[in-house]
Order: sequence, then C-alpha cells, then structure tokens
Amino acid sequence: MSEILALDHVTAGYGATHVLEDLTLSISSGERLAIIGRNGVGKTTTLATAMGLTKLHAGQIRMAGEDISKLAPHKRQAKGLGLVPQTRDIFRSLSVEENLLAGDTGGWDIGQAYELFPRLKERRRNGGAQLSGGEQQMLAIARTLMGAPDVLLLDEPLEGLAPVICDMLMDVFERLASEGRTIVLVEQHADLALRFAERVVILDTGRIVHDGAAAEVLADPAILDRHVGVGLTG
Ligand SMILES: Nc1ncnc2c1ncn2[C@@H]1O[C@H](COP(=O)(O)OP(=O)(O)OP(=O)(O)O)[C@@H](O)[C@H]1O
Repeated sequence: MSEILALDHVTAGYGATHVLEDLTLSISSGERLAIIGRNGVGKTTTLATAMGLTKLHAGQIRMAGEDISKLAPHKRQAKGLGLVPQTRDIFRSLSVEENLLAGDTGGWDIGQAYELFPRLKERRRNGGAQLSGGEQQMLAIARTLMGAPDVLLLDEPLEGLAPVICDMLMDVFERLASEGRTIVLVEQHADLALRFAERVVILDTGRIVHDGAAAEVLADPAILDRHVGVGLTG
C-alpha cells in the first residue's frame, strides 16, 4: 500500500514546549491505525500536528508525498485530511443542519451525512446545545465528513458515551474504512480500538514505544500492560 500521511522526524508542541520528540510515523492509504497510550503522552498532539494545529519545531508532514508542513489547517483539509477533535467543537447556537453546512467544502452533500446518521436528520432543526453527547459526536464526525476527507483522524470519539452509542459509532467507522478511507483512531477504549484497527502505535511521552499488528497486541495483552499500564476489558 502507498503512503498517504507521514510524520517524518517530527518534533512539535505548544509554543516552545516539545510534546512530540523526533516522531516518525508513516500511514498507508486505506490503513486502520489505532494510537493508544496513557493520558498526556501526546496522542492528541500527534493528530493536531498532522492537521497543523501545533508548533512544528523540526521534521516534515507529508500528505500523498507532498510536503504540507507549512500549510494552514484549512489547506490540509483541502488536501484530504479531516480531524474530529476530542472537544467536538460543534456550534451550540446553530442547528444541526447549520453545523453541517459549516463543514461543507464542496465534498459531501448533506444527504450523505443524514444517510450515515439518520438521527441527525431527525434532529436537523435542533440547536447544537440541545443534543445528547452521542448526537454531538455524530454531528462532529458528520461535519468533518462533509469535507470528504481521504484520511479521517478521530480523537477519542467514544469518550463519555453509552456502550450502545459506542457500538453504533464503531459500525460507522467500519463502514467508512470499508469504503477505502484511511482511519486513525485515538482511543482510551483499547479493546474496541484494537478490534477495529489492523495496526497499533503505542505512545509514551511523545515517542513511539510500540508499532505493530493489532492482532499481536490482542494476543499478548502484556504489551499493553507494559506500555499503557492497563489490560484489556471484555
Ligand atoms: N494547548 C496546549 N498548550 C500547552 N500544552 C498542552 C496543550 N495541549 C496539551 N498540552 C500538553 O501536551 C502534553 C500532551 O497532551 P496530549 O493532549 O497530546 O496527550 P494525550 O495523549 O492526547 O492525552 P489525553 O489522553 O489526556 O487526551 C500534555 O503534557 C499536555 O498537558
């Protein structure tokens, strides 16, 4: 498979602070990658750096072979990168439909978003502030998909959601992946992430401490125990 997104010897952080240290990560087109690790090790920063939302101190970010290191986030979006932030960032005073139109860059039409999430269609005239946590997450994902990204970066999309919603969202991620999208999933629910992903990267203090097949980690939870300090649940 050909490389679609790469962080090449990247040192990045916030202001003068370094969070990622000489991190190199190459992601193939169509790959399902999980990034896991303890709190505060730099998972969000990795996605944010790919998207251009941090200070890049050294190294290069490439999308389909092109150096995008100096491009603003909206230009990276136009190149096919889409981030669903952990904070969801929906506009609480706008309706569901207005939120979706805010993500419209000429990629998806709104009908595709409603087909993927029928619940959003039912709620299309409701304000962002009236939505449940699960509905807000659906909206955040759908809004990013309106840009028709080739690479979807998902930052802890299951956080705080009921198991039934988590299962529904995992089904959506399966579908999006099966359609050929590259999916990078940062997730605290290591068990769900490992079942979804084919490859897993484990981070610790801004460095990659494990990079291999998800099946290998599922078969040997000691790897997780060693690097993340938790076993698998369920
Ligand atoms: N906007 C920011 N400004 C300064 N430091 C930040 C900022 N965001 C995160 N950090 C710091 O960067 C480090 C890595 O944080 P990051 O959010 O990338 O970790 P994470 O692995 O995603 O953690 P979590 O699982 O808690 O979301 C932490 O020490 C954090 O305090």
